[in-house]
Amino acid sequence: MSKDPTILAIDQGTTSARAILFSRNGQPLDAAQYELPQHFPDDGWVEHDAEDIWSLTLKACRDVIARADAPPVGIGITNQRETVIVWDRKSGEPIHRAIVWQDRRTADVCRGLREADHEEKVAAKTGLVIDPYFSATKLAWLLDHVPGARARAEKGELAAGTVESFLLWRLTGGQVHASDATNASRTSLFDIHRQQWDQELCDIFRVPMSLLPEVTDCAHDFGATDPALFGTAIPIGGMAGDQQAALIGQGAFRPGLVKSTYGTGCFAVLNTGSTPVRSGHKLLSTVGYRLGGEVTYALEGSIFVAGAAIQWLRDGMKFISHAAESEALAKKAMGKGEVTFVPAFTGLGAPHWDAEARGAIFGLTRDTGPADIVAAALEAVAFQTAELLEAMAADAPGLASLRVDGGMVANDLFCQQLADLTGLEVDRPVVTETTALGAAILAGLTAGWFSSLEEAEGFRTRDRVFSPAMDSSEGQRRRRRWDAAIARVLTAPPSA
Ligand SMILES: Nc1ncnc2c1ncn2[C@@H]1O[C@H](COP(=O)(O)OP(=O)(O)O)[C@@H](O)[C@H]1O
Ligand SMILES: O=P(O)(O)OC[C@H](O)CO
Repeated sequence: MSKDPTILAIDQGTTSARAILFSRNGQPLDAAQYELPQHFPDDGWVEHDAEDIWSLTLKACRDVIARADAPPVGIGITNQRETVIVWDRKSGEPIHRAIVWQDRRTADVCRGLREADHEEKVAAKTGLVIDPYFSATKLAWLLDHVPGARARAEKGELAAGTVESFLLWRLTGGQVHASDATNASRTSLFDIHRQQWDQELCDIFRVPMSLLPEVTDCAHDFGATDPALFGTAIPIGGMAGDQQAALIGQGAFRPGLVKSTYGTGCFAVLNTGSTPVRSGHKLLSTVGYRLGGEVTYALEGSIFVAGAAIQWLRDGMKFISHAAESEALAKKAMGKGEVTFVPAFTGLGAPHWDAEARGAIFGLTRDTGPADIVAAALEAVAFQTAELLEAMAADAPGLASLRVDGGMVANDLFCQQLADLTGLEVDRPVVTETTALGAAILAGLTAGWFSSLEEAEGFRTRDRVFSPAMDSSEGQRRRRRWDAAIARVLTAPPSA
């Protein structure tokens, strides 16, 4: 183990809590990971126990710190975004389980807000569409459904935030209630142009502004950990939502560079520079990162189910015992390619935004088996990425290649399908823990390891590039099959 200074990145994802120790030149030295239990209390509902989020994160950090020769000089936090927690300011106790980004329970409320013509105002200020995906309606749901919560919130007894803000509160022993601009930009309550919470949005979504954390840059002195946790106080210097952290970890610091992360969902994020681009194709305009008060904006396409489809094939269908087996099994079906799987378990995200759509499998015959369905699941994630990138290219032409990361890109077959169905070169780095790396780079900036992000550009080294190899008529034939399947699951006709 290294005696050189290190930074600990906390990556609290949808399916796990991870802690990864990084060297000064961006190399992962050690890691610990714990799977996070998922709760599905009703149709389309997804919850996490906030105490699990905390205890598993703490356990992962303690494992790594205990094995290190010296405590890390800083901590960077990155996290599943939009997921909301409300807790008591005095006791620190959550008032309910966290409502997860995938949760659709507020679909009706969102429809009502769209019908009340709030869509344009919300999009102009936040860059987002009105959808249950974002935090605001989940937060209002908690205030309305946990007995006494709204009254306690009005009295100032409660605090709210997304996962990074809850972790920061716990790590600092209840001293700091803060978030960063990337996470704030996913709530629907934050004006991405003025970089502040917005009263009109808080009124529309019925969320008291006093519940919300202070919003800062991504590289910032967030305070230090309670010495009781790790035996010493460690400064917390970096914070970003996981997809934005991956943009940094992928070294996508220039406008035009795009990365796509394949974890539970898939999130393609394009750096658009210092001016927000308003999408004409239902992509999100969001904060890429904020440093020294200067915002770098991004366009994002979000797909709710990517690796989660593989998890379902493992845990629900029992077709495989490990996600990695999907590659060998799908190869057995290659070439047949007539089964189409639309994994819209929790509705469809960009560019369709249909919260009520549900999944479907088309083209089943007597000889369809697990291999065909697994192959169709991998292909579906590639098709959905193709839809996102087409929307992105229409908003911001000139995409050259796609930098990929996340659990699914260990699958070579999937990466090749991505190249074939998007027509872009798919560029996979050696270190695919880019999310954690991004958080470490931000904490490294605060620790004075570098003076600008660009100094960390060399941290990314290429593992392999997958080039498009599919015959274009075959690609078009498959795409028509996908488009027809999507048309059949949409609950409302596509709008412009
Ligand atoms: N070899 C593989 N092929 C396909 N999917 C995989 C493979 N390995 C992992 N996955 C999927 O990747 C996801 C885990 O990726 P990860 O980046 O850890 O997710 P998250 O950050 O959302 O918790 C799981 O949903 C899993 O099914
Ligand atoms: O936990 P992940 O990696 O699936 O990412 C979740 C996203 O942040 C949701 O917006």
